[in-house]
Order: sequence, then C-alpha cells, then structure tokens
Amino acid sequence: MPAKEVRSDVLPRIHCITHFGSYDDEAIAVLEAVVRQGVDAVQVRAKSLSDRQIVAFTRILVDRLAGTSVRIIVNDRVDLALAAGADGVHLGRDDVPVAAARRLAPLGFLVGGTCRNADQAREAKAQGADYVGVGPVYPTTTKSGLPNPIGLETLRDAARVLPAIAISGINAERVPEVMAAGAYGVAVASAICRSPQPAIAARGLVDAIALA
Ligand SMILES: Cc1ncc(COP(=O)(O)OP(=O)(O)O)c(N)n1
Ligand SMILES: Cc1ncsc1CCOP(=O)(O)O
Ligand SMILES: [Mg+2]
Repeated sequence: MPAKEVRSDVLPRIHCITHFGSYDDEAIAVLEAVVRQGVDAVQVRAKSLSDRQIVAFTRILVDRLAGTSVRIIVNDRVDLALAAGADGVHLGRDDVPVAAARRLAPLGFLVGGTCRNADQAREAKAQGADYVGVGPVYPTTTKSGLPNPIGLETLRDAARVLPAIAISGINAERVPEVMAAGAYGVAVASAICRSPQPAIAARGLVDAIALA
C-alpha cells in the first residue's frame, strides 16, 4: 500500500458513510465515483464485517484513493483505523473516549465524536475532538434505536462549540437549512449509497454545500 500522497489539512465537510449490502469491488467503485464528485470524507461504517474485513476494506480504499485529498475515517474503532492507515476515526457514545483515541493518534489524524447536544460537544472539545457528528437531525431508516430528532436549534447550539457535521436523514434538499443552522458539513449514508445513481446524488450534495 503506497503512502497517501495528498492529505488535505482542511476539515472535510461531506462525509459519505458507507451503507452497502456487500463490501466488494462494486462498493469501492461507488466510493471512487462519489469522491470524484467532490465528497471529501468517506467513513467506513460496516457493522456486519469482522475486524479483519474492516481493515482489509479500508486498506483497499486508502490505496485506491491515494493521490486524492479525501479523508478515510473509520467508524467506532481507532485501532482498526490505525491498522488500516486511515486518516481518522469517528467515535460514538459507547466507544473509546475521544481523549483516549487522541493519545494513540498521530499528528493530523482526525478524531470525531457523536454528540446529541451542546454539553456533549463541549465534552468532546475538551477531550480534543476535531469535529462533532451531531444528530439525529431528522428521522432515518438507516439506523434503529436512535433518540428522537434533536432539531435545528440543538444543532445550532452544538455547532457553536466545534465544527458540527449534521447527521441523519440528510439529503441535498435539507443541506440549506442545516448549514443555515450553523453546521460545518453533513454526513450522509442512504442518500448516496442507496441511491440508484450515487455519483449524481453526491454531486447534488457537493453543489448544495457549495451554495450554502
Ligand atoms: C459524522 C458522524 N456522526 C455521527 C455518527 C454516529 O456514530 P455512532 O454514534 O458511533 O453510531 P454508529 O454510526 O456507530 O451507529 C457517525 N457515524 N458519523
Ligand atoms: C450512523 C447514524 N447515526 C445517526 S443517523 C445514522 C445514519 C445516517 O444515515 P442516513 O444518512 O441514511 O440517514
Ligand atoms: Mg460508531
């Protein structure tokens, strides 16, 4: 695996969260296509895969997207992210704390944390998070067991603390209102990965962010 040649120092705004039936060549091709449209982060979230499979899939992605400025972020597990040569980790409320991941991470490695409100964002900031994933902003069918949507005012409060990536139910039509509420960017699973035309969907999100 070659070292990644281009590593942007700009915090990514459009996180494509993987959401595929299988993590194979076709999934890699979809992610390459969406990155060509300007998606600047891919988060590997693959709950059905073993640790070994997550590392293998992520390594392929890192390799195939070397030479682009996209950041590859692994969901949940800083150890797997580091093992795969990823650029960052996104940590949930029950994962290793942000501060612990920060202690393991090399300089420039992105650490994000899930937050439901501004208090949690302040805690993430104190622990050294680069960004917070704030949601659920809208209902979603991608993940079950989430609390009720937090709404745009709670997003606004959290976004005052750290760059906020709005998540849950986000699509291009909703980008203007989440950005108007102070979001720094968006995290999107189904609107890209379950679209019949993922590259076109990605382009719509990129354009919406550029206009917001
Ligand atoms: C950018 C971003 N924000 C929030 C989440 C949700 O993460 P988490 O709470 O760990 O839940 P799972 O994704 O693990 O189900 C995210 N993945 N990305
Ligand atoms: C992982 C996660 N956490 C809250 S919503 C969500 C998935 C978002 O998926 P979608 O963009 O399809 O609503
Ligand atoms: Mg997680």
